[in-house]
Parts: sequence; C-alpha cells; structure tokens
Amino acid sequence: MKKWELIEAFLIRFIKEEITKTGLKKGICGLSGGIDSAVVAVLAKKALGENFKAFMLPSQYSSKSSIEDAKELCEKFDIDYEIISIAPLLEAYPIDDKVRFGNFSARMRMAILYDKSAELGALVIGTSNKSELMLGYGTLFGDLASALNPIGDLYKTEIFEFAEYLGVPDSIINKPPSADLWQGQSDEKELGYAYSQIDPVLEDFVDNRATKEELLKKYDKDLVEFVIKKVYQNQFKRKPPIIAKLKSRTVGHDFLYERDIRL
Ligand SMILES: Nc1ncnc2c1ncn2[C@@H]1O[C@H](COP(=O)(O)OP(=O)(O)OC[C@H]2O[C@@H]([n+]3cccc(C(=O)O)c3)[C@H](O)[C@@H]2O)[C@@H](O)[C@H]1O
Ligand SMILES: Nc1ncnc2c1ncn2[C@@H]1O[C@H](COP(=O)(O)OP(=O)(O)OP(=O)(O)O)[C@@H](O)[C@H]1O
Ligand SMILES: [Mg+2]
Repeated sequence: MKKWELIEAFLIRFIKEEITKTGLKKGICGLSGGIDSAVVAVLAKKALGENFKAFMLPSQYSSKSSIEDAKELCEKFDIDYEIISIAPLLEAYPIDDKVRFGNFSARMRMAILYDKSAELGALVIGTSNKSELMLGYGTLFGDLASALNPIGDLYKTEIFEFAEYLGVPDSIINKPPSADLWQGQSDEKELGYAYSQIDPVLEDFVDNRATKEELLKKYDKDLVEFVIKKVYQNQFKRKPPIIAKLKSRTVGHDFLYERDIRL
C-alpha cells in the first residue's frame, strides 16, 4: 500500500473506533473552506457516512470564498451541512483588538459546535494539524478543542499532499492558509515564515530530536530560534490545566486512566 492510502485507511478507522467506543455514532466539525477542515470532513464522511455533519460558521469578516468553497466540498463528497452565522454573537460582545477578537470568534464557533454535539449526540472532531499544535497557532478552548483529532500528527506541508490524494477541490488546495479571523489575515504573514520553512525544522526538532546546535548547522538562526521559542512558549496549549495536588490520587498527576476504560 502507498503512504497516503495507508494513512487514509488508518485515520478512517481511528475516527470510527474512537467515536463508537464511547457509545456514540456521530461526529461533527467546523468547515471553513480551508484545507485542514476539508481533509477532516472527507475522512469523517468516509468513516461515519450519514452520521457526519459539517457546520459552516461564518462571521461578518469571513472571506467570501469560505462558504462557496466549503459548499463545493460538501457537494463533491455528499456531506450534510448547516450554516450558522456567528455575527450576532460577535456584535453582542465588541472587542477592538484583532487578536482578542479572533480568539473570541474561534471560541464562539467552538461553543456552537459543542452545543450541536449535545443536540445531535455527536463528538467534535478536531482539525488542528501538527504544525499548529507545535507552534501553538490556534485558540485555546477555541479551534484547538475537540474530542478526537485525526490530523494532529501531520504537518501542514503533509496536509497539502494528503488533500490532493483525497481529491479535495483545487479552490481549497490553492488558497493560502488563513485563520480567516480578520480581513487579510494569513498564517504565513502572521507567523513570519512559510510552512515549507517551518515544517522541516519542526520535524527535525520534534520527531528526530535534533538539538538546537544541530538545527543551527542546517537552518537559518532566526527561524530556529522562532520555532524553538514557539514550541516551548505554547506547551500549555497541549496540556490539561494544572491541578493543585492535595490528595494521594490527583487528576492529571496520579489518576491517569485512559479515557476509553469502560466499567
Ligand atoms: N503559560 C501559560 N499557561 C497557561 N495558560 C496560559 C499561559 N500563557 C497564556 N495563557 C492563557 O492563554 C491565553 C492565550 O492563548 P489564546 O487565547 O489561545 O491566544 P493567543 O495564543 O494569544 O493567540 C492565538 C494565536 O493563534 C492564531 N489562531 C487562532 C485561531 C485559529 C487559528 C487558525 O490557524 O485557524 C490561528 C491567532 O491568530 C493567534 O495568533 C491567555 O490569554 C491566557 O489565558
Ligand atoms: N467560517 C468557519 N466556519 C466553520 N468553522 C470554521 C470557520 N473558520 C474556522 N473554522 C474552524 O476552525 C478551524 C481552524 O481554522 P484553520 O484556518 O486552522 O483551518 P482551515 O481553515 O481548515 O485550514 P487553513 O489553515 O488552510 O485555512 C477550521 O479547521 C474549522 O474547523
Ligand atoms: Mg482557515
């Protein structure tokens, strides 16, 4: 079997098994018209069939193509979807700082997804890739929240290859990655580097356990320092909250049962 065929089969099984072992059958995710959620939606549809539903949650600042591209994907893969605007929620709590506003928007979307998960008896499927998780490029309790995440071990540059293999439409593959939280935002503009520059450093640092000295021999100094700083600075986004230890078996310290243990 070729690489992407194998990964596709593994991730379809992952989604199906992780949802059904909880006793549920359904999954949902936010569909933005971007490539990460497109890949997740295609995999989830293949895993869950009619039991998967996508939610398009535009704000007044979402780019025009976001809904059109998301709809094109749903039509191509026969994915059930619903559109709910978050504009009234954002108007009810005005924020003048764009990063805070963006994070608030991401949390409003996740509030809706968790409510929909309760209404439908579904789990929220995450869409953060490994580049975003390692850099902390996502909103805590916003887009970073989920019950399961099939693409969290794939770097952004791999997501592009995978999307092509899966047949995600070119309109989605060819647009620059963007959180789409304010007009003109793009991941690579905000981060200051392209994923094609960041991912090899991350892979060497995280997967190949290269030291800083080893990285400096291969890559630009500013890039290496940027990546290492982001990884360490954002570790909190990859961990549950720290609980003050008062007893012998404290959640997160000693009480570490796997989530799928059933009585
Ligand atoms: N050391 C620490 N330990 C525990 N918690 C810590 C902490 N430092 C800050 N915090 C908390 O975390 C908060 C900051 O984190 P957070 O609210 O996530 O916000 P922050 O990390 O400041 O910003 C999120 C970044 O991700 C980008 N983003 C967001 C959403 C989606 C996407 C996308 O690509 O789609 C990208 C966004 O444009 C922005 O650059 C602080 O306000 C504080 O409450
Ligand atoms: N307008 C939206 N409607 C529904 N969900 C959204 C919307 N905007 C963002 N999201 C959710 O937030 C996630 C994080 O956004 P992010 O931009 O990282 O991913 P993406 O849009 O799928 O891909 P890309 O990074 O290439 O733009 C999305 O994958 C999606 O689940
Ligand atoms: Mg996006």
